[in-house]
Amino acid sequence: MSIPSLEDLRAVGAAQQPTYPDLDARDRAVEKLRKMPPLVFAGECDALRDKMAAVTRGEAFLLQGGDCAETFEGVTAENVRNKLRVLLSMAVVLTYAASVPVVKVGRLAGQYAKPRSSDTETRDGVTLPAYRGDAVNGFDFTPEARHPDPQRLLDVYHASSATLNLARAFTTGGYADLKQMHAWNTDFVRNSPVRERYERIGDEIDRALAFMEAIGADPDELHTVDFYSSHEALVLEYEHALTRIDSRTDQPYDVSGHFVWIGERTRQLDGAHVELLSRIANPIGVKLGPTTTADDALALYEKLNPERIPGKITFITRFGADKIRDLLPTLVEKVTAAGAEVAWVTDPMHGNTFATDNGYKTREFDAVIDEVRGFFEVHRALGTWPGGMHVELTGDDVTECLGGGMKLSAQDLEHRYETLCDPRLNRAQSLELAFLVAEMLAGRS
Ligand SMILES: O=C[C@H](O)[C@H](O)COP(=O)(O)O
Ligand SMILES: C=C(OP(=O)(O)O)C(=O)O
Repeated sequence: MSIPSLEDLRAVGAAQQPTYPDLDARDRAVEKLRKMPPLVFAGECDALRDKMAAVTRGEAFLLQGGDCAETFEGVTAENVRNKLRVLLSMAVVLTYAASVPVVKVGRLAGQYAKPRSSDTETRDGVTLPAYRGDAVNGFDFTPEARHPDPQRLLDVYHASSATLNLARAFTTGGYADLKQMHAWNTDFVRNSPVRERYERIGDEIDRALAFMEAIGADPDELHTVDFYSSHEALVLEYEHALTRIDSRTDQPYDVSGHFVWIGERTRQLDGAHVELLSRIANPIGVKLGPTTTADDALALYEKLNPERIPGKITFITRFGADKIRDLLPTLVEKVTAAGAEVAWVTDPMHGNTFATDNGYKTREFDAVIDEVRGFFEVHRALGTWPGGMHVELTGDDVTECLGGGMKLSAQDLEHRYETLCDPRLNRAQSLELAFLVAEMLAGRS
């Protein structure tokens, strides 16, 4: 497989790209990026692809989550640790309560570019370019900040590198040890509705660990976890500069992250994103919204995985709670009947967004749960495997989504509304989601 040139890709046409005013500065940034070492290794991408093949076969469950939009300011040890601990906690709940291996993938170390509904934003009669993520421009509503700056692509590289370094240290250096499970959440479980359930699982795991220690069993899996990075492959300059030929296999890999996905707004079959990602060997996700037909999905599958490599393709459906039960069955039935083997994953966030009267973009926890429930119902009815969930969440106690055990109301949103784009589940809501999904996975609800 060869890598198309950036010029050829641009000629194909790419949606949702920044308009850089200074093309020389853009080209200089790309040239610098091309010289940077890989952020992830091709062999790690292969290992994740093998795990995704297990998800496809119904032998594992994918937990993919993290910020809607990472920020450069958010690259701190505390912030990365908080995101990891919520993902690790959720993974333990899912693994323990449903006895299913969980593949752990962060929306992290690269999730800096956002597709937007509109190119511009207007406030009090002033119109400026929309914020497209720290990879492109700044959030402040000033002409200077909103100016697309290609130097930011290099900043993305360094921020991702620092985040991955921390994630590797946390997940292999002792923090992810199962014996730490209580410690991950001591500060929050005390006043959270999920406290008791989490502590109970923690106690049961402690007893199981003590038993294993007594019989002399001490596998590495108890002390470290395999953790992978993912992001939307959106800005062509960045993803192309980090697409490299692997010396072992002679195949191109996008070494900006282990798993990259194509968004709902950039999945045009003849578009540049599909073209570039059709050349790489990484495991790939494609977001599928409610207008997706089975023919669309099959054409994407054929283009992105002509060799039918197991674990290569994940379809992430984001239909909305009110549509999933009507639209998902036909899609899954036809794709399955055509012999396309994919991992089916639900994104219960992006089809359930709305604005409150007091002006916050939000999501109802109940709608999120309802979409996941619909996803399980449809797959159970068809005999296919509900392979995982893709969720916008944070390890912090923010107030961005409504409801959940703490019953956040529209008035509560102003307390800690910190996302720069879409609303995320907070730590307690994320853990509640994990408990509910564990019950669905175990067939108890
Ligand atoms: O995260 C997804 C998209 O970037 C986001 O939903 C777009 O939001 P917008 O409709 O406010 O542009
Ligand atoms: C933009 C996103 O989702 P979608 O492409 O499904 O709208 C996202 O997950 O950040």
